[in-house]
Amino acid sequence: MSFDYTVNQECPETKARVGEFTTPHGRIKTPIFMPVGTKATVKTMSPEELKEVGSEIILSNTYHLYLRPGHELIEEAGGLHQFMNWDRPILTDSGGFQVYSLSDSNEITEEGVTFQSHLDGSKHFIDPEKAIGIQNSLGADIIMAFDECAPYPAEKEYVEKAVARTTRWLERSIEAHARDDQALFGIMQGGMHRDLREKSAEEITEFNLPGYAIGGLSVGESTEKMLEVLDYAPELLPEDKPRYLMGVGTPIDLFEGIMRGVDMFDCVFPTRVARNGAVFTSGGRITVRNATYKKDFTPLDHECDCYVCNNYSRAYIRHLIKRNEILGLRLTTYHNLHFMLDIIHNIREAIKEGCFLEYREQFYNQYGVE
Ligand SMILES: CNc1nc2cc3c(cc2[nH]1)N=C(N)NC3
Repeated sequence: MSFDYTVNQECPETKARVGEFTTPHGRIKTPIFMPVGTKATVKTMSPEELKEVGSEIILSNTYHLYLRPGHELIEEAGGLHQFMNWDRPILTDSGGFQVYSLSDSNEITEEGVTFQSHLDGSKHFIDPEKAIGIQNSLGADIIMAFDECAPYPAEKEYVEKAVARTTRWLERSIEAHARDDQALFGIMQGGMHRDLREKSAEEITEFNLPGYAIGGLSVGESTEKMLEVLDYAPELLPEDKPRYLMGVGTPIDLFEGIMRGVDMFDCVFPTRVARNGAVFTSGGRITVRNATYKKDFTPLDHECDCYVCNNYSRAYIRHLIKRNEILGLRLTTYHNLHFMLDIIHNIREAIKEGCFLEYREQFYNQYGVE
């Protein structure tokens, strides 16, 4: 099936653009933020609530689902959409990054990666063929090539070798990809080195894939370093394909990535901090568990019209979070996801109306960004 990404409008002053593409489970408008549903659930949210907050596509993880409950079980259930009752698009990550960042010990060879499960220490082996095979079983609409993501910091020589292996593993991923109803994205590596990013982009775009990701960022580097790479990396990828920045980010990262030409984002940050009582508001981030909010009977965000801000107070949500009540985690997660997806919606409209920079300035002034 044709993925047919189209750029519908560009922003005259920045590299921001709006576009859309088709998947078997629906059309996706870009720029887009993907809530993370690592283990076939966006923690504390039902599919209906995900739709209420505006989620159009969610991310899930090959590494986790392979370990538990197993991709064979999910395939038997009719695939990941059926298993988790989500009928909109899904993107699955290939497990490359998770193996390195989660497993207790791993050995990387040209063949693939041997690792010990972080759950029970059992030994496993994953390679491009297996990573693609698992994603074919899960049935996501967008799947990721199996890459080698260099840690940060790393010697330039190590990063260079990882770039070369990522290209060789991309070739194997393409060879192994057996379903034409799933779009396979390539992943650019290269760490913080412009010459290696250029080399990686040149090599992976040879394969003319439906989309490409920028990998190897948000791996411990400073935001400043990440933005230095984003000042040039997105435009090393084809302008007529979606550009996906993996693992990013905060509300501010969305603005900074989009103005540098990024179209797709995923990040656990908004939902993870929510479970710890940190919520995004138009006036900046607040930690609602703080005593400040003990008798604050106003909504989380005075400018938000979400279900949570229309029905609950900061005092009540603080009480729930302090008591570690499940409803507290649900209300903060619901609001943070609504906040992220509302920004993305407003950015898309601002780009279409040619006022992206004005919207960015207005948001930053209110959010308290210097
Ligand atoms: C949270 N930061 C983050 N950086 C990433 C980088 C990558 C990734 C996932 C990430 N998440 N998945 C890959 N398959 N490769 C690169």
